[in-house]
Amino acid sequence: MEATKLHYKKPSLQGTITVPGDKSVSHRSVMFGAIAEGTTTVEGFLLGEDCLSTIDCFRKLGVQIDVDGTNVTITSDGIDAWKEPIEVLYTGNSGTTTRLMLGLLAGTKLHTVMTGDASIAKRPMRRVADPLRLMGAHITGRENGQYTPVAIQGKELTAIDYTMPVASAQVKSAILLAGLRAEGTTIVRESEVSRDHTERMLRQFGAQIDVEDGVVSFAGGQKLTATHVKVPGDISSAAFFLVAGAITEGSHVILQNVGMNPTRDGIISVLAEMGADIAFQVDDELAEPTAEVTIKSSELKGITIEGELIPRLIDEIPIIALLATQAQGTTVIKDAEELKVKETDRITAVVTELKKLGANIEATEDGMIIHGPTALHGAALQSYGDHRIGMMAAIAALITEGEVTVDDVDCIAVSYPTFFEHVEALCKK
Ligand SMILES: O=C(O)C1=C[C@@H](OP(=O)(O)O)[C@@H](O)[C@H](O)C1
Ligand SMILES: C=C(OP(=O)(O)O)C(=O)O
Repeated sequence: MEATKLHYKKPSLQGTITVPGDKSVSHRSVMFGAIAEGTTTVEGFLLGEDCLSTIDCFRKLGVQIDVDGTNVTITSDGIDAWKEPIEVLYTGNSGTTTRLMLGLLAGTKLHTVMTGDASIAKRPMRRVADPLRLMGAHITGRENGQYTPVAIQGKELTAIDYTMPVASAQVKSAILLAGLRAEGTTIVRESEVSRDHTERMLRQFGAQIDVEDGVVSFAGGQKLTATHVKVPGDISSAAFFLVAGAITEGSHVILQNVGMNPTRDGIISVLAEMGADIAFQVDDELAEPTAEVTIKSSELKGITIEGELIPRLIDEIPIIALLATQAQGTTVIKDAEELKVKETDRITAVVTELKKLGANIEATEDGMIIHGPTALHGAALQSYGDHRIGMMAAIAALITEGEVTVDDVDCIAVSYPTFFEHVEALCKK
């Protein structure tokens, strides 16, 4: 693949963009629509490759899914009507699809096999397979179910009371989705709260689920009722332009329809604490809150990012690292070892690539330390096939003196297919 040249000559960003649909909510809308009997309609669906993988898997299970722009209709006769697929379910680059489907398929009557791309083949699945096995699931895969391809023979399941060893919404959601089919009440205990889209959407589809002090309780055997889902814009996508607006001189950017779920809004807290000029008003009326967010460039200062904040911004750490290179003083990111098991090892990838641009950054066991501000220069960067590293590289190119090249930017379509259109729209004004 030929590297893409990015030479923006330090623009100031001006204008308004509407952030595309949230990836986590889009995946779940298809899954819940496939479980519920009847027709579920989804508005604002993300047409990213990961969500298209989810649609493809459910079509192979015999669920009817129609896509008309960002409107998606899912028509299902319920989970018991899913068909045993003759083909392997291909989950592409999507950890969310693979892990949540493990939970869903564990309690069906079906035999299924799932596999994904080279990155998925390296991502740990035992974190999901182990609790599911405690519920009675039959899952096999490479290294005792740790790696894809995985095979699932559906079984009758029993509820468990599970204390989460890592803060992971994928693990929590897989257990809850299996819990839907299990005998008894499933309990998941979190010491740090991870994104709660599954809990919110279960309620939206008419289920009863209790959440108190990090303990989620969910009685099995509940029926879901088909409904209409309005997908908020993805704050993880918005984050790239929030940071771009904050670090490019003279910028004034408005982002519409930004999802502001309190379990996802860590980037807003970080920008505010660093001294960014940011303003918004949250609309709380819907299942998922949203806001129009305005950001202007300003002086920034280094901070420490750790603890319960980490799950609220886990996917934003690559772009936060770039932000920190432009802040006065030291930024320390701790408690983020989960970054090592994302699409690539994001601690190594971020530190290696930002160093090539001249950043003063070092890796630690559970994060990174960045000293700023540093003027960045051009370099030949790698995305490692990881959409978030690719977008971090492209936003960095907005402030570098000299050209940045990136080996593979096509991977950005995993979560943000219109990313470069939005870069251009904001640079043009
Ligand atoms: O549940 C979800 O939709 C997601 C949960 C997070 O992963 P973990 O559960 O592994 O933390 C996040 O990084 C991923 O992009 C999406
Ligand atoms: C980690 C991510 O997604 P997934 O786990 O679904 O591949 C991401 O989008 O940054």
